[in-house]
Amino acid sequence: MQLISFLFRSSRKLVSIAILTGFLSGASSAGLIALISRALGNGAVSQIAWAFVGLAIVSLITSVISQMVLIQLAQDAVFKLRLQLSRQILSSELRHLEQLGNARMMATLTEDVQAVATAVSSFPFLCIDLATVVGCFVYIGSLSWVVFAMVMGLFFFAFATCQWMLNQARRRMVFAREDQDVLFRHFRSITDGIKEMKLHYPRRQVFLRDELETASASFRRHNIHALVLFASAGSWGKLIFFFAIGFVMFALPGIVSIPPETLSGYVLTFTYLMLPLDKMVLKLPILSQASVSLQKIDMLGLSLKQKAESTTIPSTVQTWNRLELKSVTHSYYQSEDTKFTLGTIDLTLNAGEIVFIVGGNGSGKSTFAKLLTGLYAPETGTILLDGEPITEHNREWYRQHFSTVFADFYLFDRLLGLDASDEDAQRYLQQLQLEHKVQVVDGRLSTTELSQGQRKRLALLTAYLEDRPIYLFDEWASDQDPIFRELFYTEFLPKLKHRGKTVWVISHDDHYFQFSDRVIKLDYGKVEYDRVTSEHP
Ligand SMILES: Nc1ncnc2c1ncn2[C@@H]1O[C@H](COP(=O)(O)OP(=O)(O)OP(=O)(O)O)[C@@H](O)[C@H]1O
Repeated sequence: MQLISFLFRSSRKLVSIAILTGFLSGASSAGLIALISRALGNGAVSQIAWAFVGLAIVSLITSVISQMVLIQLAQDAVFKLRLQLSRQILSSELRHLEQLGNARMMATLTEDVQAVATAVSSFPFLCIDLATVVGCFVYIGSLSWVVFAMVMGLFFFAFATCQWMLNQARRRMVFAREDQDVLFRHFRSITDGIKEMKLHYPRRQVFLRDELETASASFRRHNIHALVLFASAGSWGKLIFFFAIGFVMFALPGIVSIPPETLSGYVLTFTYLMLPLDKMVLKLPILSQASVSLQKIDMLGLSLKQKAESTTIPSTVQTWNRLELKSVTHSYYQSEDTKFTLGTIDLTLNAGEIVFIVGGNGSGKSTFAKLLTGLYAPETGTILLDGEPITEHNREWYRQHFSTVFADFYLFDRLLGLDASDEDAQRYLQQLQLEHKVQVVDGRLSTTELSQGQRKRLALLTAYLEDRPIYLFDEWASDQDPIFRELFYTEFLPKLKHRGKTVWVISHDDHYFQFSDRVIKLDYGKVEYDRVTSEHP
């Protein structure tokens, strides 16, 4: 049902057409069986032959139409789902995404979407099979309503008794899906922690045995249980079905008088029914997995929607003079022991300043940077840009004032969304002494496979090309050699200031503090001091 409503969301009209033609095709197939059975029973073969040809053509054409429409629809729906989820992730609050975790999002974007894609691509065949089954039942009903009532009774008995097993199987599928989130976390440990694993044999062994193997075994166990239950449900259903055939063939003629041609009609129809029923049973796990995945997708979508930010197209970025933080706080809630609160912070930052933000590890500098750049919304208090409070309605616009290189920056291999020519980029590459390593052609970087220090210089190139009023660097110089570090503090920063830019630098390099206009020191989330630098060059 969830799958149908998922497809309906894509296009009600097309789904209705596809289901209708699918049913027509299935009904025609059932009609063919009725004709064959009648042809076996009486002599008007030539008339029946024409009807047979007609029905075969209808069955074929409607089947092709149904499949074509549904394949297109299903792929459209999955395409939309992928884009919608990606958009929702990109427009959700950063803090919320951090709490959800990458593994959870990756599992949904890859595994869940794929499970839905697999199920929806089998949907056209399911419709045709279902229609064939219904058509066959109708034919049985046309032969004798007593037999029809009996078959339906058995059918509902089989369904009711299978329901328990199907519910149990579905529960196991839900558990298996939870295991998948854990597995994705472990896969991340493998890719991100490969060096640490390779260098430490005992760590690798413990990780493989206690973490990966345990999660994989749990995933395997739940999947086996689910699939065995599905198979048992299928076999139980088949057993009842065989019982129905046996009853009709051997017991029923003794109870009521049935002409031999009607009896052969039943047997033929029942035998024909086996194929679509078998195929439907085989699809049960796929459908169940898709419904679990759709639930996961909906849950993620809902949680992302609740924390969605307004993404109004940003108006042009203005020149600014004053940025005020009034009673701003931000807390991380993990547990009472590890709770960290930044603030309360009251500060005014001015345009054109070079401000160094300093403090020990864990003092809150990066958190402060995320608040300043609008990546985190203050928990309490307000940020005002030239007197205008930054709220959820203008935070997207506010963020467009910043070019940043965070400590955990990401390097795109294309100059995405930048209004800069290859020549501009090449000029900056020369300044950053990377022109022999990297070329920019059609806005694409020839490589990003560089040393960490060189990668940071490439991130700086992107920040330069963004050309925004405020620059924020989170420990940019920490990976640079002494010469480049010196260049950064003594040339790059003053040049930016000279171009009218504001520069905020998170730094531990205290012997370069003289190149700042102001130093703000944080300690345990509080501003310890906020000093205008006296020795300004
Ligand atoms: N994503 C997060 N979830 C929960 N707690 C966090 C998160 N990021 C940081 N913290 C907590 O907030 C505190 C401040 O972290 P923050 O990264 O702002 O410090 P920092 O001054 O930049 O440190 P460093 O100099 O080591 O980079 C830390 O004690 C940390 O435990």
